[in-house]
Amino acid sequence: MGINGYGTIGKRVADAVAAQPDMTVVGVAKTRPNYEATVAVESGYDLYAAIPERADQFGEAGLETAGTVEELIEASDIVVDATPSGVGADNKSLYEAADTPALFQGGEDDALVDVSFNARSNYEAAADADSVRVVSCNTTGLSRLIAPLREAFGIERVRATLVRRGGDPAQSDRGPINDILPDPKTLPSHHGPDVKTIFPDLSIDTLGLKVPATLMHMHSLNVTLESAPDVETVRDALADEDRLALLGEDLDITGTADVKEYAMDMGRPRGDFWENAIWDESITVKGRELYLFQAIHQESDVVPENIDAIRAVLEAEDKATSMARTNEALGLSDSPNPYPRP
Ligand SMILES: NC(=O)C1=CN([C@@H]2O[C@H](COP(=O)(O)OP(=O)(O)OC[C@H]3O[C@@H](n4cnc5c(N)ncnc54)[C@H](O)[C@@H]3O)[C@@H](O)[C@H]2O)C=CC1
Ligand SMILES: O=C(OP(=O)(O)O)[C@H](O)COP(=O)(O)O
Repeated sequence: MGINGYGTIGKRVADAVAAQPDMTVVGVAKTRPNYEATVAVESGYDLYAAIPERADQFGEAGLETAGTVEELIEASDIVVDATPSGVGADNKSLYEAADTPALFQGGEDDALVDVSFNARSNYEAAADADSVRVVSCNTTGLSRLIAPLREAFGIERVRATLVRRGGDPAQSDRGPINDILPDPKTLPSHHGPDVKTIFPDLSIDTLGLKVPATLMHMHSLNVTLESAPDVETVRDALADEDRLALLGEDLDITGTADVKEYAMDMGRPRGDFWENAIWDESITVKGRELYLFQAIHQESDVVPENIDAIRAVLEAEDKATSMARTNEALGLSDSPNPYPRP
């Protein structure tokens, strides 16, 4: 696999690919030398110059390159494009010229690709596609929850309020610093239509806000189900999902900072929390109305999805095998899910 764009998502995907028993990293493409490029080389990844005119900068910084991004694309069975929103669209012609399938990220438009992807929800749709978009962190979190609820109980309507982190921890140019923004001010936020790229016939309304936080997003959800299960039945259905972590009362996790601390205490790389973090105590059912809170670690929840998308496109494994292999290689299946499984 080649990785073009080695920032927040790209470096995590590279490490996740390297951890898989059936994948290798051909190399990573960067625009310029910096600490991430230095660590990439120290991690054993071949470095490719994303912008040929700037290739000399790497040598001047004492970093050896293995070639240009075109050579990386040629040498790869598939490329993961993890460049900033909109840059992926500019790069698409590079992948097409080399006849190399490409995965794009949630910052790109659905119209750019053959398929928008969430492993739990539509794995098979990506088979043999030339271009696939792994949907955004928030859309991934919503889709993972919606898929099992739809299967088990049917869904009449989803209403979700997304309290979004202002920026990632290293994004010191982002905000707000001291404000709460309706963002966007209009309804629906882009997340609802984005979820419908995965579930076209789903009825969903989403509202978005931005707050002065960097650690995680928080979703407040109300799902009107088609049936009226008791709360234990809903909890069992969610607890069966490896990428949904039910945070039990005994863990005493008060907020997103505790979730991140928990991930670090578990020894997760970069303190990543790949699963949806659902507060077990928040799961409430009144008739057909389900309510819950879930936090989404924006920097990492799409990482296992990228790994599964690679296997889905290359038709390397079926969905269950791929998801289980990804989970095991990352250590995701070892995560304590405190709710006792039946
Ligand atoms: N950070 C997040 O919370 C999430 C981001 N995404 C999506 O993932 C994509 C990447 O986002 P991040 O990793 O956060 O961005 P980032 O800014 O952390 O990383 C992007 C990297 O690509 C590099 N780059 C810029 N132009 C390039 C080019 N022409 N060729 C190669 N590399 C280039 C940048 O220098 C940077 O290293 C976006 O589509 C974003 O919407 C999806 C889920 C969550
Ligand atoms: O896709 C994301 O969030 P979003 O779904 O709220 O737009 C990622 O967290 C990136 O968000 P950003 O576009 O605010 O950098």
